[in-house]
Amino acid sequence: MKLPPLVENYSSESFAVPRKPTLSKIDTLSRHQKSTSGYVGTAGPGRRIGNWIIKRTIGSGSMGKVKLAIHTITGEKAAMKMIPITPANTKQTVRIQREALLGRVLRHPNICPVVETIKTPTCTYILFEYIGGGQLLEYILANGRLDEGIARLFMIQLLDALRYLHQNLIVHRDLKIENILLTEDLRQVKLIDFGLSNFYSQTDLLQTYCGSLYFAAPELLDAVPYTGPEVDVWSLGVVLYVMVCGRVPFDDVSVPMLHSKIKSGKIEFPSYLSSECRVLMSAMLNVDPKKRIPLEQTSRFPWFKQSSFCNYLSPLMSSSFPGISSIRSSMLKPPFNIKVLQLLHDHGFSSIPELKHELFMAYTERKTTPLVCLYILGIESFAPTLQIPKALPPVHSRY
Ligand SMILES: Nc1ncnc2c1ncn2[C@@H]1O[C@H](COP(=O)(O)OP(=O)(O)OP(=O)(O)O)[C@@H](O)[C@H]1O
Repeated sequence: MKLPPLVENYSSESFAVPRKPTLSKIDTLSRHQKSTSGYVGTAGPGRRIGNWIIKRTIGSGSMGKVKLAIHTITGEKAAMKMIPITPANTKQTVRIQREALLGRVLRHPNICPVVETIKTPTCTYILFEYIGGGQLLEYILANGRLDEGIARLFMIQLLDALRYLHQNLIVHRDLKIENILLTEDLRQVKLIDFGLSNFYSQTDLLQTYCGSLYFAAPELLDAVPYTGPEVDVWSLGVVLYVMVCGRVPFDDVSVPMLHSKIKSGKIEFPSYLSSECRVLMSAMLNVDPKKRIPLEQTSRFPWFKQSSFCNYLSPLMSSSFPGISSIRSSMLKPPFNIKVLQLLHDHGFSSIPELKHELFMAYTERKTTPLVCLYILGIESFAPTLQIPKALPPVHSRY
């Protein structure tokens, strides 16, 4: 596959002319991943679902195939996931509901939103905004590793997306290079696949291991309970390594050997990497989760200071973190918004009276719980003048 260069008008940190595709260890990325669970809907090309016409397959994952869909009236493109309703498969049901709800309420320029969810008696269809530039993985496979300047700008975008999630008590937990898509102009990255996301708290630790082994933090391999954000930091460290090296930092054909390499945390840095980049990756890929750099401190690293875009990171990172700001928490007051309560209920949450009760308790006790965050995100997403955070500068901008 031949993709155009990532940037045209790129100044001081000039992007190298795209290299020829290189065979690297990144080709082995799918080796240890879960096999497809075989759901795939049978909706063939040309079939109509609601106002959408189904076209070709554009991707696939453990949840099945993803199809391109075109809106019959607006001509808008969407990426459609089709999930048959099987009463027995509750894990999958939770995953779909979570992905549909988060895609519906999260509003961030580097997070792919859900545009519509359609339910039929047999199938749930989730339509995501179509991201036209393909997987970042494919880009790297076709063009080789990224120049550090480009990787830095993508990192700024990804850090900001994670900051937004973590502030809302959400951890992605499946952050990997395949879950990062490029926009059609190849200037922005967007995070997809929130099916494994979860809510975290400092007191109730998470236990489930999920996601891709290559990107999994070492503590997950020992089934050590974890808070949440720190596992996303590790995965983002692996993503950074893949971006600037064109291969994964830990690899082996044998799963036990791969485990021990990840747990050792020994990273081989190619000589072409800047020392600033190595320092950042070492901090993000610290095997001890307590010593691993917290997300909000990453912007202090000299590697980011090499770009004037780091100014975008500092204020974002210094805002009350984790947890929601007092302005946003003031949105939690009775009477509660019925549309948002209905949305939560439709996505697997308890009954509306129970939701009201839980929110009222949080309101009187001034507690920030995952439900409070979702409720506030829901209010923001219904707001007539939706406050979508300003997009960070696209990578072609001069700086
Ligand atoms: N919004 C989108 N725009 C364009 N392509 C998309 C979009 N969402 C998904 N795809 C394509 O479909 C592929 C699979 O999507 P996704 O990772 O969300 O599926 P999944 O079944 O949840 O996968 P996983 O195995 O990672 O859990 C992506 O890698 C991408 O190529």
